[in-house]
Amino acid sequence: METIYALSSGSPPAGIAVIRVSGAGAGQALVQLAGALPDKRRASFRTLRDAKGLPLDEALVLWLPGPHTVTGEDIAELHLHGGRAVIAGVETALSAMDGLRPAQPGEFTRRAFANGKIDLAEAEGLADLLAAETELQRRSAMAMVGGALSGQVEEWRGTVLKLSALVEAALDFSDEDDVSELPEQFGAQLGGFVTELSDWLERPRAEKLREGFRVVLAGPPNAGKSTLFNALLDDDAAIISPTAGTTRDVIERPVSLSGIPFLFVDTAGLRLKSDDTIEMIGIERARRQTELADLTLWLGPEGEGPDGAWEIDAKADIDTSVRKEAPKLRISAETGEGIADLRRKLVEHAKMALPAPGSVALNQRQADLIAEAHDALDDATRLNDPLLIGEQLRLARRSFDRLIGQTSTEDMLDALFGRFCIGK
Ligand SMILES: Nc1nc2c(ncn2[C@@H]2O[C@H](COP(=O)(O)OP(=O)(O)OP(=O)(O)O)[C@@H](O)[C@H]2O)c(=O)[nH]1
Ligand SMILES: [K+]
Ligand SMILES: [Mg+2]
Repeated sequence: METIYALSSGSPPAGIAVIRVSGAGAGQALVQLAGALPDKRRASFRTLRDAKGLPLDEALVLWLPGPHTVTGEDIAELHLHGGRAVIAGVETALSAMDGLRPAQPGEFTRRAFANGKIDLAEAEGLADLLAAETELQRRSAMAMVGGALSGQVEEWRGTVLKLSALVEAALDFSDEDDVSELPEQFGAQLGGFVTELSDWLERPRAEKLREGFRVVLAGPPNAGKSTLFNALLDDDAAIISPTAGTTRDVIERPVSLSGIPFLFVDTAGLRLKSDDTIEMIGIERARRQTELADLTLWLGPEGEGPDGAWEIDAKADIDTSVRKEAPKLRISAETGEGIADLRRKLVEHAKMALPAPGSVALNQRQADLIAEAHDALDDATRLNDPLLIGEQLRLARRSFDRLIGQTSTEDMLDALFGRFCIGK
């Protein structure tokens, strides 16, 4: 396998830049740059030189022989001064060496997976961890990287094996004319297993965590949607004006409130008729948004918003005499009244719909495979023939194997590791 290298730290210029080299040629590359192999697993200060012997940089270098490394291969790490020309110089020197080439996105992690250092669920967690922008996303990804799901899947595989052993035993003891019998506890164990899997499938999903809890602001023109949108974001994201029909397109902004990922969506005012075709398109888009919403904040007449919407009296500083009886959340973006309270309520509400802090959230791929295993086992509960039950157990086992990547396809791996940046 070729030896790969890449800048693994952030974009230059920066205080330091870390170039990682992984593969059988890493040691030789280090010898060529630094003159000799330094002590293993210790930071050493060296002058790096190009093929002509001219100095490239003074660097801290690490020599990490495999297989006890993150990729499972020999690794050299070069901690350089983080200037563009320094990095370019070292990269040029590396590229000139035999058998070395730049790494593709996620290739270090892919090698870690190929060498059994991490399983597929852990690699997916790592991708999520690198993408995490909120505390809740980070904690969930950490659980996945730490093997929380992998451990659970191991346990499930163990349960399948135990059940399979009972089936095998029943088959062994049956003679040809006799109907083989499964022990009494088999049905209960299988039933409990099916319930456990369906509980897992009910949990909030990773995609929701990644996209954020979607809050759509909707209502008639000039209700104050954009003003509230800006107030919630604490940013002048949307244009506000006294003219009805100011907002025409859908405006989406991600934001973290108390560590919870939200996606706030401002929409065009909903009115039944407009002579303006562009505005009408905006209104249609706004309607669709309320269907996609996890929660709609309805800034319109009572009872006219979509089901489950929170009704908001958005200009609580005016007209209070008319609307004070309305059971609405009283908000005024003008005076700030009720904004902090609304934020708090939103956070409490979203927490219920998102994965609990530090808990594992299944992504679509993982959920699909658990659903497959669930269905196979659920079918088994309705069967009597141990041979057929054994077959269903095998199907479930295969789904669990695929979940942690014991069997995986190249396409799937390309898609996963392509999510990583270069150098990871
Ligand atoms: N007094 C008062 N005025 C408000 C408040 N919120 C918004 N307004 C005013 O109401 C007018 C309309 O506000 P927008 O936020 O543009 O309303 P909108 O619902 O986004 O309007 P469209 O995008 O046109 O549908 C503006 O002149 C705002 O200054 C409020 O809490 N109090
Ligand atoms: K307006
Ligand atoms: Mg608006």
